[in-house]
Amino acid sequence: MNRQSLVEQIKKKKSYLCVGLDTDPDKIPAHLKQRPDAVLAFNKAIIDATLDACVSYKINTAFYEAMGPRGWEIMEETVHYIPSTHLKIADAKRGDIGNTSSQYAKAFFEALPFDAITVAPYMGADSVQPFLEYDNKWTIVLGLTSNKGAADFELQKMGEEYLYEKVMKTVASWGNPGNLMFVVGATQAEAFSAIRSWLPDHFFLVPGVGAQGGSLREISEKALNKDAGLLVNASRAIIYASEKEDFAEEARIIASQYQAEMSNYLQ
Ligand SMILES: O=c1ccn([C@@H]2O[C@H](COP(=O)(O)O)[C@@H](O)[C@H]2O)c(=O)[nH]1
Repeated sequence: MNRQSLVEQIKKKKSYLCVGLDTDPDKIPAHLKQRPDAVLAFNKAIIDATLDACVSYKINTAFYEAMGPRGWEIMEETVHYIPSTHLKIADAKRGDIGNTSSQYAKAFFEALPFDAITVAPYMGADSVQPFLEYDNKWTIVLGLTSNKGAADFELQKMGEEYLYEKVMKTVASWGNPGNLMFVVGATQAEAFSAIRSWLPDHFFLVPGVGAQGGSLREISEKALNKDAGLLVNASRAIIYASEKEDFAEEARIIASQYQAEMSNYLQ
């Protein structure tokens, strides 16, 4: 999915919500748990229920890799189930020497039909470049992450700049706002205005609202741009809104609440 189609979807839906499919088999409602296809059935029900409220789904590959070979199949079946109107993100956080990154890119962009993949940039240009070579695919590079450990490296100063700042500015010169996004955590709201000032056009994938407590209002006020420029992810707050048979309906309600709030900020 290219930038124009993504922006059209955001404007049509009045939403920049990305639903995170971090599906943990232990958290699936009891009535589904006994089924052999429990995780897939859960994902399909969540997708059906939230489709109208969001523009993207983020599949965190760790949850599927942890299930063994069947998990990889479930991930494949899930990504095929998501309609082409929605940006499909593999949250895989890959990145390695060039020829290995090429294989990761092939795995997620060719063997699997993802539109985007998250990439860790710390091995440098040759580790990121293979992902950027694909037309109409997105490389989403970790910038300033939402976790506590962001303080260990990303928020260390290198001279006048934070490490994350140097990384994001350097990586920005390897791609363009049509094929490159950055992860910026909602829990780092105080950094958003500065980041937007030096990256006015890029999309940011923003995890950290919902279960991690980040403020949708604050990041929206600081970083929306003319194309929205934000994809805000919520995983647990939506998919585990209820532990009971009404889980999909409750997921729809929470996703719709995010959409309603976003539509106000998009005015
Ligand atoms: O900095 C980051 C980068 C990635 N994530 C991922 O986003 C979701 C957040 O899930 P919630 O349940 O909404 O907290 C999850 O897949 C993380 O691995 C992040 O949180 N922060």
